[in-house]
Amino acid sequence: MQSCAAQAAGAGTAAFRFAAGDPSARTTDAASSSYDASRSYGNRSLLRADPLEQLRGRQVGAGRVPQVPRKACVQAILRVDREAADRDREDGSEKGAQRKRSSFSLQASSSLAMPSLDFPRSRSTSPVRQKTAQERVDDAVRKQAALMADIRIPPGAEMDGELLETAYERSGEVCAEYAKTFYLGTKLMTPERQRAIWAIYVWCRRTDELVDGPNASHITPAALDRWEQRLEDVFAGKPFDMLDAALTDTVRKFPVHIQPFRDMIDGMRMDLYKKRYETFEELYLYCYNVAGTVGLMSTPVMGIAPEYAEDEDAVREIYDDALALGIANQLTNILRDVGEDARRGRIYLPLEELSRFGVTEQDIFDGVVTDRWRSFMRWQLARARDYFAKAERGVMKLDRQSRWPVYASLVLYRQILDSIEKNDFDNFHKRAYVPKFKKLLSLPEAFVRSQLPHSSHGLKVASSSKVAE
Ligand SMILES: CC(C)=CCC/C(C)=C/CC/C(C)=C/CC/C(C)=C/COP(=O)(O)OP(=O)(O)O
Repeated sequence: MQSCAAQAAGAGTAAFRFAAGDPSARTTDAASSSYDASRSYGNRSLLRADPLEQLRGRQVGAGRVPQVPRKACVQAILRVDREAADRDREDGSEKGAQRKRSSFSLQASSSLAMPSLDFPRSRSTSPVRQKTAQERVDDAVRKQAALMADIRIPPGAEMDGELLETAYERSGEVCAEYAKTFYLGTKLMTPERQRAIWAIYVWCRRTDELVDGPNASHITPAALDRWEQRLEDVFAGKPFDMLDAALTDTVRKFPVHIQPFRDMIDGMRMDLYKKRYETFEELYLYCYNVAGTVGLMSTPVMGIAPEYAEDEDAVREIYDDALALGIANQLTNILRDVGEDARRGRIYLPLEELSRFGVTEQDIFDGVVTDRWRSFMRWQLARARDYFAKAERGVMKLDRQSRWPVYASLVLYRQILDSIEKNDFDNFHKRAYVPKFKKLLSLPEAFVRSQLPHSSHGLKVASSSKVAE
């Protein structure tokens, strides 16, 4: 899965005050002074958090919409408050470490014994047994699936239409700038859905930037707690800034549950501490937190085909499939980026599985493609494809209008696996990618297949790969 933000610290603050309706904060300086600061990070990773500003309690009102300089806005938002981070550290909190990314990653196992959660959870004080990974994931799926049947009573007052328009427009710009292919996919959706997906994407991107952006090393569990409080405010109808306002509007219009959002923040907590994954169960939980959650967040927006929507079990199954797509995407992302991650001292492959194939951590750092590595990779690719196959079945149960964009994104991301194979499994030095012409060619094919009746699709899926045992 495998991003809006003000470019400099000052610009971030200005953008926030701006969004909160403070015209004095309107300054083109915000955009220009921030420019240099952003350069060192290139064009991406510009999101900043301002948890302190958030705690000061400013929130978007329904007032006039200030004319925010587009550039400042596209880059707007999260500024990590160094003071706050320093204070947290003085309080004894640990400093965050760079993580593997992902803007926003099943069944791999029905027997998911709980990986002991070896990252501190700053919120939880409960002495009761920790839930297993599967229980945690099931819990979120159940909550989200149950919401489909709910009639939601929108919290808070109606939002100002002009402000909302601007907020969605900004969300689309962020999406277009940070996730071009994904943005293209959203262009295939109905306008309402498209805007909602942008709003969700932007929240995910900002969340991810907290631990993967330029200020990542200053992020502490306390900062993530503040971000989570802000999330609660979004769902309570009290957005803090423009982009939050778009999300507040989205979660009023679509039956989206807060749990997957909370879980994604948990994934960021995990990433602050974890550099190795002992078992697939541990990795699965991580993939759920950072990408499977996106499947749960987006499905209520995509909509479920009417013939399944009333059937509780079918809805539940569709959510499992949505989750599978997130997991498949994240696994693909991990397999593609093995070399890049290793250069940052990170390994997102289960150590237990590596050792089963006779591959050591050092082999990964050395980046030598051996037969053992090829066998290991073949096995990993098969598992990722199994997740894609499960997701494929779910796509066909979505609302007809949503099938094409989702299916197209599935097909495009899955092709990365083929590319890894074509590179003879050298994911240490070669980055697997799908050439543009191939991406374009996939779109009409995805359209045709996404419109086929469900049963004919199932036949094709049944012949897909099987995880090697
Ligand atoms: C299948 C059914 C029933 C519903 C669909 C539900 C959906 C839309 C699921 C998609 C989940 C998703 C998009 C997860 C994101 C996972 C991921 C690894 C994204 C990669 O993001 P980037 O890191 O920006 O990607 P690149 O590094 O490849 O640019």
